[in-house]
Amino acid sequence: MEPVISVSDLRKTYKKVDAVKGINFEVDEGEIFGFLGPNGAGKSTTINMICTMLAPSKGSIIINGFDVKRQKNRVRESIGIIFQENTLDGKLTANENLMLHCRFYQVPKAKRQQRIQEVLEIVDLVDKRKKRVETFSGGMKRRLEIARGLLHYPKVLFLDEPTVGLDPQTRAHLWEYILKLKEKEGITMFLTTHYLDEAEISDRVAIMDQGEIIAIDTPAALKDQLGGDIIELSTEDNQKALEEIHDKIDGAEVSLKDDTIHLKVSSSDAFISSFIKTLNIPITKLNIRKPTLNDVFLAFTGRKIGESNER
Ligand SMILES: Nc1ncnc2c1ncn2[C@@H]1O[C@H](COP(=O)(O)OP(=O)(O)OP(=O)(O)O)[C@@H](O)[C@H]1O
Repeated sequence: MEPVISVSDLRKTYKKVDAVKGINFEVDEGEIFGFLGPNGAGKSTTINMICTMLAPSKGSIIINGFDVKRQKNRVRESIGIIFQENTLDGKLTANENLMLHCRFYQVPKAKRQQRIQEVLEIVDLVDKRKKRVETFSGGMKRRLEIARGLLHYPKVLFLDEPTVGLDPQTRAHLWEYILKLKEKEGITMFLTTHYLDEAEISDRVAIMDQGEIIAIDTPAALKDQLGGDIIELSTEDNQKALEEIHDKIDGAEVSLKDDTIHLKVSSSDAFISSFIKTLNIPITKLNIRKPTLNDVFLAFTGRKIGESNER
């Protein structure tokens, strides 16, 4: 099967900045593809090039078989984009907003009402069809934007921080809709988010840093690469504890971040009892867990997500 998105040797150089340094990746049909990276990594530049909004300095991008450089309009017709900012017209009703978009994308007149009904059903807003958008909650607006992004039957939907600014419950609901979309319509989704627990929903994740893709795999495989367990502890004197760990304890990767010592070990079962006996500084907090995508991100980029990478 041909990939839905195929990016080869893609580069973008702004005057002095190599924002994207020759990246290669493919996205398969029906995949949820998570695109992560610290601030300034080059994500927006990459997405803007894929969505035809920015010309690459070099390289090629093929979407749904169309070349982004030579077939801009065909590419645009086959993708949907949900931006971070609300771009709905509050004075218009949900139906009117969607109708505008139908006209813009030349959805055939005879099909418009039926298609609007279909997309409103997907996001559970059928009964709000005639209500003005300015009366909607943040979550409803985001759902309506997703509905609008779907109107012209796009094969790929770009979701840029789709849940930013929403409360946890609304965020959870929105993910249900996104998963429903994947199942019912088989749409490929290209997703950016700063919430790494949400990125777990992705079939595959790419991590970008300093203009390069530094990791790309399923969330499970990326976490497996880290292996073992993570022990987090605080002590009465973390600096002293760190020195003791360095002097006396083998078989752990150690780091200190935000008043917590992190130990990466191959198996906490074998490690923990001798560790506690060996350490002379009293422990005030202890937690043992499996790696998460946050740990993957930290291991690959050296930063927590949201921390800057500006040069
Ligand atoms: N129009 C521009 N002119 C010059 N430099 C730019 C321009 N746009 C982005 N850059 C630089 O290119 C690099 C990549 O920026 P980009 O916005 O793609 O990163 P990002 O990963 O999307 O970051 P964020 O998560 O903060 O949105 C940064 O160093 C940025 O300062």
